[in-house]
Amino acid sequence: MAMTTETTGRWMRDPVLTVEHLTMRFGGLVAINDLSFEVGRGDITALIGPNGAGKTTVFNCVTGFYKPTEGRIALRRGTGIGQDEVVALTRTGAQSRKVSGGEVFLLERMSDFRITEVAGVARTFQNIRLFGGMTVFENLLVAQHNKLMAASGFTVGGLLGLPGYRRAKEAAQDRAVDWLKRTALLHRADDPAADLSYGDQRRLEIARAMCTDPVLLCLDEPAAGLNPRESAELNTLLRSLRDDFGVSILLIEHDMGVVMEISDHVVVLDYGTKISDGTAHAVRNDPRVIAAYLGVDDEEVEAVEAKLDQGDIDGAVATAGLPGGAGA
Ligand SMILES: Nc1ncnc2c1ncn2[C@@H]1O[C@H](COP(=O)(O)OP(=O)(O)OP(=O)(O)O)[C@@H](O)[C@H]1O
Repeated sequence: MAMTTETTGRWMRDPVLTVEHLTMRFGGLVAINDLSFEVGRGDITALIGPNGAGKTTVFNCVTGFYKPTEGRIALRRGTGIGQDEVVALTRTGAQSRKVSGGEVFLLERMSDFRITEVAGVARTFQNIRLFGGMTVFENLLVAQHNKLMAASGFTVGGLLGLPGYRRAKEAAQDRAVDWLKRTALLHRADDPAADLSYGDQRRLEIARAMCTDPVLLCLDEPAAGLNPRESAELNTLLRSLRDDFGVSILLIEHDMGVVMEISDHVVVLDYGTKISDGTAHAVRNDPRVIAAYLGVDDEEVEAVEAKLDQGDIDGAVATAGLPGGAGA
């Protein structure tokens, strides 16, 4: 059956991340099966799919928590870097390569630490992972610890005396204050992170990730547990990260309201396989996606797919038991 795949989006013209033929097996279980997709530079890209579809596994492969069984995950910092540069880097066996216009990284060859520090990929987790006993401000300084240690020359003398370290420390503090303002948390700066409301903790996690100056920000269910007001604030924050900072965002999200409202591009997984890929509008009108989300039983899925194979979209939607036009 033909899958909805648009070929004109920014993700095709200027990808910051290219995932090719990614497979992840856990013993006999194939969690991700030959998955390929792109994340456009400056886009908000949503990775969606039913529970157990493999979304978090994709995140874990991109951010180096898992080593993929197979596949290539290329990150391009800078613009105008062609696929030929990715191919050339693959041949060398190296992790990265400086090219005209920027640098290319093969994330499947890198440790999680280097993916964050060197390639510039930051992430948040499904379960909030802040230092609850530290203050809000301290959480943002800790995020910049590695930069500060590098500025100290990794010596106590450096920590005490080097002007470079002092400058780096001031810059880290300024950056922390800046992100507290942008996330409306400045008034909570000296409170323990654990005292914040759930919505504030989610924003603090994003502020912490942004303190590392990422090119790609991976957010695992940022709207989970948020009330409608907090969810609307999150949408505004994510749009501002994209529009004001040019950060590319890849998010996993179950809240379809958030996904449809802010995503430039949506990739849909089901049982570790991509079933749809396009704009939010195209994906939400794709009966195959609707069938997967409705959780229709196997017989019905086959009937829906048979209709789709015949090009009978209306018949497929009706067979899936959907009222009227899909996505209306
Ligand atoms: N470390 C692991 N060891 C074994 N199986 C795993 C591991 N991590 C994930 N899986 C399995 O891989 C499949 C995909 O899981 P994953 O958590 O990626 O799905 P998901 O789409 O993120 O689900 P959810 O929306 O419920 O978070 C599941 O069957 C899961 O049990």
